[in-house]
Amino acid sequence: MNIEETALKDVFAITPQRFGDDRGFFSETYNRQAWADAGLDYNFVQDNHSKSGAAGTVRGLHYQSPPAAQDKLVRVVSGSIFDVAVDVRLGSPNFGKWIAVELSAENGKQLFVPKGFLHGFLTLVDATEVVYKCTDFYAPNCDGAVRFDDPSIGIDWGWDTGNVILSEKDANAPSFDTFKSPFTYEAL
Ligand SMILES: Cc1cn([C@H]2C[C@H](O)[C@@H](COP(=O)(O)OP(=O)(O)O[C@H]3O[C@@H](C)C(=O)[C@@H](O)[C@H]3O)O2)c(=O)[nH]c1=O
Repeated sequence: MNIEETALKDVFAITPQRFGDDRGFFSETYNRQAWADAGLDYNFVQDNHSKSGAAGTVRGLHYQSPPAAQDKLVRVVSGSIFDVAVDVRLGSPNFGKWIAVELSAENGKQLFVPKGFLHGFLTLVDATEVVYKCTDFYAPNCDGAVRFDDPSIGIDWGWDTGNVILSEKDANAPSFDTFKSPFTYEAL
């Protein structure tokens, strides 16, 4: 497994090894021991799977507040996404900054998005399926969203943001200026 740092501290891109043969490939997409050996010890308790029918679908920017905050390990099993994390830890030197990584079924890349970050993605092709592991359970009362195209975050989605498919919740998500972050930054 190859672990790459991103421009945002604590967000990692991970590429598990693939063993190719005449049939295709085999890959361990998550191995708790290998993660622990790399100094990453997380207790993932829920796996999610979403399918978006059309390219240009945005899901995000989402978070769950403490005590149900989630670390997430995101990957794509069909199609591709522009996957985004935004640091919203109060006191972080990167507060309000974002990074994006293209994850696809083909490249097998994964993005680790820890607690304290907003997470969202744009599907780049039709019928894209995203699966991700979370370290806490879904808690609707702790669920929150911030507008994906908020100018004060300024994510360059590489897409006409006036022409995306959104859930009603995401279409009505609050602006970043009105968002009161429930997360604080603890430098290691
Ligand atoms: C996230 C979630 C949703 N649901 C239900 C609630 C709702 O009826 C339906 C669809 O939920 P949503 O519209 O919130 O789904 P979606 O917009 O795909 O939400 C997801 O977006 C990505 C970017 C994330 O990072 C995830 O953590 C999650 O917030 O599924 C669960 O039962 N369990 C869950 O863990």
